[in-house]
Amino acid sequence: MNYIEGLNDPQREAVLHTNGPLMIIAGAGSGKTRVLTYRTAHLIEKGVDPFRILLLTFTNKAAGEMRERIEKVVGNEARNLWMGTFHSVFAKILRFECKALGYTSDFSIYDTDDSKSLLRSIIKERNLDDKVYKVNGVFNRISGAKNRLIGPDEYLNNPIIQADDAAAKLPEVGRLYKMYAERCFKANAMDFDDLLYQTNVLFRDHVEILHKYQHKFHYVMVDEFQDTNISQYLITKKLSAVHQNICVVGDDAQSIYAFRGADIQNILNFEKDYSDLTTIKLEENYRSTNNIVQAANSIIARNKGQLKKNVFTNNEEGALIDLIKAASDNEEGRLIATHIFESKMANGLKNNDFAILYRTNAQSRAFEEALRKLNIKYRIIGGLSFYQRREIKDLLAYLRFVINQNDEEAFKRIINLPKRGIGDTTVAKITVTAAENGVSVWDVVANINQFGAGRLSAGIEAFADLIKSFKIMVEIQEKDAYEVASHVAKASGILRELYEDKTVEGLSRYENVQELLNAIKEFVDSPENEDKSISNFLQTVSLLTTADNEEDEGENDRVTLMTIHGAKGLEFDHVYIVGMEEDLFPSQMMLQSRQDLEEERRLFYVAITRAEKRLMMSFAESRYQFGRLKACEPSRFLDEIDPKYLQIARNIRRAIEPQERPSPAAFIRKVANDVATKATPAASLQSKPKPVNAAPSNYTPSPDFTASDTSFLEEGQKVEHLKFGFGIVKKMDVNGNDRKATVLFEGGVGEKTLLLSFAKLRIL
Ligand SMILES: Nc1ncnc2c1ncn2[C@@H]1O[C@H](COP(=O)(O)OP(=O)(O)OP(=O)(O)O)[C@@H](O)[C@H]1O
Ligand SMILES: [Mg+2]
Repeated sequence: MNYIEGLNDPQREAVLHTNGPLMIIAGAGSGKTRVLTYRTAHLIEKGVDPFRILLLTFTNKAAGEMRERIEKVVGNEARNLWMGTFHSVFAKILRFECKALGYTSDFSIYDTDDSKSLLRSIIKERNLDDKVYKVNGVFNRISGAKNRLIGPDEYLNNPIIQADDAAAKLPEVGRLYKMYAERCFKANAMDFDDLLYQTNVLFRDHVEILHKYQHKFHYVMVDEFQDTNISQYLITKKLSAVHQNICVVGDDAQSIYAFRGADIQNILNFEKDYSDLTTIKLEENYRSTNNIVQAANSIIARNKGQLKKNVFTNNEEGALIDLIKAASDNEEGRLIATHIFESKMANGLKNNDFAILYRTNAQSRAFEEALRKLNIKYRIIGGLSFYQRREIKDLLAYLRFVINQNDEEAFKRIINLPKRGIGDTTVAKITVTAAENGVSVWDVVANINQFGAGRLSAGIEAFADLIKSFKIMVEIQEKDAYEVASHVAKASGILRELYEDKTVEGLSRYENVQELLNAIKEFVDSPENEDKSISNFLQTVSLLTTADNEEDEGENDRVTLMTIHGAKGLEFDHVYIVGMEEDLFPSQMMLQSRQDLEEERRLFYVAITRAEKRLMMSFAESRYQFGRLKACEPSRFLDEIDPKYLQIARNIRRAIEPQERPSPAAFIRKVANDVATKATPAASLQSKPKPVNAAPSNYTPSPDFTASDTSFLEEGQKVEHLKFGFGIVKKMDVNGNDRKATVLFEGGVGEKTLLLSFAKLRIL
């Protein structure tokens, strides 16, 4: 494949410029990521050993996609590249090197929940008022300090920080930070921020280790450079200090993580830090239509502090941006889902061509419901992911504790799970005893009698024996991740407890644990994972970024739902930016200062520039927020788009039920009529959907209604549905995981086709 031909002049220059520092700061869609991909392929083609190339990306998924493209050019060698997010790459390096810092290589990685739970205990132990010392606030202060590379001692000794904490009436934060750091260390655990902080400490205090990696990596590349924080910047700077072959690409107009410590100064520092820097500009946008590019330019021009750049495209003019108004958040969901349905029908599009982008995860619900009603498949990226569910975290905590018995947060999660009569007081006693004696919780648990807790010992001894037996599997028998996990799930009693819980939630939790075991099996079976141990699996899981979280349910043609933050770097043919309302977007939290508002505007710029062909924006006149119905005002950002790029959406018909759908031909005629009589958006609100889903009047749900397992549902089976009442299965349609039942319901309801993964049916 001749990759050089698919590049314009400045892109080619960037790919061929392999030696010396290089910076590309260019607008969205101008091929920055493409340049990094081909530059890497080019280096390998030129004979550079892929083990010597380090490529840092925004998500692990982005790294995976780039790796696939590189593989098309250079073949299997692409597997040997060091690629991934900062967190995942440096977690890997820390596994090798952390002995120098006093950790052992099976350290745990605390997620945000673990960190906050630990902080909560410490705040309590110090008898501080948790209404003043709110966990989130304390956590953010500590995280901010770590990202600025300020350790606990320095924090306590820095008069400016101390004055700042005193002014915030939180003078104890420094001491909390110190205790928190000590407890993490004792638990042989690092939190997310530590993965970068400790890497910096490692490279600062252990020159021989730094040298090793400086000589290892001949080439260092960073995508989305505008969103690196100082801690990440220093790591890359140190690593490339010997060879000076560092290439960074980014767009200051897309810097959207300042709230997490990302620093746009890094771009300016870069020019200062590398005197022989080559800078390349990319100005042609290949992604979007001219209307979209111009609308995006008109928005970002309002920000004061931007580096000047000219973004243009040779792509077609394209459609105007549609603006859609809805009466409520639920109606917004219905209108968008219907719009997707109609676009698919009229233009023969796939679900994959569409993305719905929102400011906050909570907005997804209305869209999920509406898409389900129209039988449109979707995937949610981010949000409460699979790995954040309670039952999943429970089993993972067991596995973590088997690997690392110092892991206090894992311990707290599992000591009384399933219930073994060990209450909070006992747990507190164990942690306090451990702290007082300077030993780990495991030391106390494994020797409970020596610590004089005789009366407590029965349940605890059983727990200790259980963990010991798991340890033997891992350490002596060297079982793989799947063998260990499925044994732990059974022997711990987690599976049995969920199995015995016959509620709908219990059932789905049981299925989730099974699903986790499936995922572990897949991990073990994959030839890409040489290390099949449970600790390697745990590490992979703990490093999934929110933007990597995706529930893959087999079928791949799905509408994507995600936050704008997560969508950075991605592109879709049709994009809906929803919830364009004051206080939602821009977010109420980001209206404190001009810098904040400019960051929100950059986020808006990121959202617009994800669209290739069509862009739609919507807002609701009212929505539920914090349990109350609230009137909403359209976002100021809508006023900021030059009106010549906008059009008020054609009348979007009411959401129709699948069985009422017209034939494609009739539908296209209807759309043509609609466009001819282009209605104002307000008119689209006047036709309220008529309730076609009413239950028969003589039906009252059975008092003991619980949904059944429908995996063996057959034609002829009698069923009950909470809304439609009683019926009989007429037809089953099985298409992979997608199983549908056509049910004839009594009382004039008639036939309904139900997707079994959603429908809650009781088998009679
Ligand atoms: N020279 C080119 N010829 C054809 N297509 C191109 C060219 N350069 C880039 N593209 C295409 O344009 C789209 C945008 O490219 P890419 O994602 O690399 O841009 P980017 O600058 O990284 O965008 P973002 O700022 O959103 O991360 C991709 O679909 C890419 O394949
Ligand atoms: Mg990119």
